[in-house]
Amino acid sequence: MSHMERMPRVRTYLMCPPEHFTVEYAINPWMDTTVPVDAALAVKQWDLLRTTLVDLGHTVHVLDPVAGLPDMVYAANGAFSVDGRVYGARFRYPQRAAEAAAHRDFYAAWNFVAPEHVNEGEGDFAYLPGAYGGVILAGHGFRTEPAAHAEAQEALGRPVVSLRLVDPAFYHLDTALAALDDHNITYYPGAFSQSAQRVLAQLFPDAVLADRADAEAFGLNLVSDGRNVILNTEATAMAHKVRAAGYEPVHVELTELKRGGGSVKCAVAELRHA
Ligand SMILES: CN(C)C(=N)NCCC[C@H](N)C(=O)O
Repeated sequence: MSHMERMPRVRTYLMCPPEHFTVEYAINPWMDTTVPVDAALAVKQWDLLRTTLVDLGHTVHVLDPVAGLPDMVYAANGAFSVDGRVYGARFRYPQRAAEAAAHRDFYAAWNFVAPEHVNEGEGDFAYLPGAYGGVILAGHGFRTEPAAHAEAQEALGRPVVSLRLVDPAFYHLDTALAALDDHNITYYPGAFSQSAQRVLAQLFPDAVLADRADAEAFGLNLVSDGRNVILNTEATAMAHKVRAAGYEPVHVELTELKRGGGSVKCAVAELRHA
């Protein structure tokens, strides 16, 4: 299959090192408190992800980790920004609640909207600037409340397409769907309700479809700059799929972060300035 050359767009990201990473509570089906985490390996793998993004030409800001907040490494969950406006997070579980304030402080110079409704930032929101004039895809069912979708639309002034997640293994939108570039997505249909599947098929007829094995390998929990698709080393089949669609897969090993129920995308928030 031949494709026009995919052009990367330079991005700005926010990450938080897993200096205090542990699995000491279980709030998703991937977390097993009986299996110890290798914290030093987690930091090493995280840093390789950071340098991979920098080496591709992107800017990565680093948020100071806070002791006692072991999930803070999943920086994507702390807020959602579009064109200089930020919709803050409000976490579902008390164990993560204090992360929201650390993110809010980071966005002091931005136009920040504090949320009333539970939502977990880019865990459940994705933005496609080139589709339908700029559209937000939003997940609900496990973490983010549907009311937060309407709140995000008011805060960010972009249409929000609400999608119901139905499989607890894929509890955030970003475990089951990712933007590959400004226009197109990849997703695992089985993670969504029948109606949400119809909506996605209607809006994105050229989407790259993934299967359950891809999603279980966290292959959809990827970060793409429009050309380079960064995904974890376990996601080999997904790498073939994105390559066949004309993108360049870039693998990073993130075995430790999977123990907390996340991978590449969870660890990287995109900062979308105006
Ligand atoms: C891809 N995913 C799911 C994320 N965006 N975030 C990971 C959050 C993991 C954390 N232990 C939790 O359960 O909240």
